Amino acid sequence: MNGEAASGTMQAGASGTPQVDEAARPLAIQVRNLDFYYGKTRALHNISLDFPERSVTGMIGPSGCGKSTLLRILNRMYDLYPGQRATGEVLYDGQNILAPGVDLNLLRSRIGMVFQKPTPFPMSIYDNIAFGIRLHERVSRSEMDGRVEDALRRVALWAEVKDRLQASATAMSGGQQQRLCIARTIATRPEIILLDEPTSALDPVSTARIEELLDELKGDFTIAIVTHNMQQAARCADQVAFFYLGELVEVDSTARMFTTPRESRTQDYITGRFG
Ligand SMILES: Nc1ncnc2c1ncn2[C@@H]1O[C@H](COP(=O)(O)OP(=O)(O)OP(=O)(O)O)[C@@H](O)[C@H]1O
Repeated sequence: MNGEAASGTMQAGASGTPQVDEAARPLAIQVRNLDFYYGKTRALHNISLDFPERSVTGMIGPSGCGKSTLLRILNRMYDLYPGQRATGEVLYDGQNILAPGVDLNLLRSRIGMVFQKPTPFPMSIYDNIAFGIRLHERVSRSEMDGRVEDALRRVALWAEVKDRLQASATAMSGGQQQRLCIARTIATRPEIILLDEPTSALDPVSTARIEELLDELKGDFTIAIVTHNMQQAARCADQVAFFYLGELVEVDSTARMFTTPRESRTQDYITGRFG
């Protein structure tokens, strides 16, 4: 977006497979010297973190370390709660989104969010997708049909639901509901998708489908995912950030993070010594 880095370069990984060098990608979001407070309690301490474009950033760390807090800052979700406050900068599209005067509806249509528990609206499958599009755009019925189909195809749900688009979304399985929530998010064509433990309520088969989906979606979207599951971070993420007690301990490519972390706290966490 801001073109700070040159476009992605390819280099050979340890296995000889070409890997994209995350450090060389343009940046979708830059977090700079970010502090966050719940009332008087400081939950994040001086976080600086880059989110490279069209790649997956995994955020890991023990419970309460601030992963979800950071995710909720990235689309100003915390603004919905009085007493919560962020200082520092989150640069997106050349703008500090923490500054006053930011159009939050627009921001949240550019930076979408998927939660831990699937949260379909109590309406039809079709309307779940159409709802967000109608909020931001005027589209004809036939265009809407196409957008709904497109979103459902992207999450590999189309074949399963095309004959029951008017059925209630709440009657779908948990895994289907979560894919619907991802479809709903991408239907408004955001640039960034934030996912807060999106598979923790799902069975292994549904989890695998979501992980495959993320791999496909990162061709078009920048993805940030909070996960407790180290294998998931290793499978899905291009870079991984490890948080501890509200601090960012280290961030690195996934391969380096899981083989040669620089910090002993990271090593202890990923080898299961705590957390
Ligand atoms: N609404 C809130 N009010 C006050 N403190 C909060 C609130 N939400 C979170 N916190 C505190 O902020 C810190 C970070 O919480 P956060 O939920 O971001 O952690 P997390 O790493 O996502 O944890 P988990 O993995 O358990 O979801 C914790 O100390 C938590 O107790």
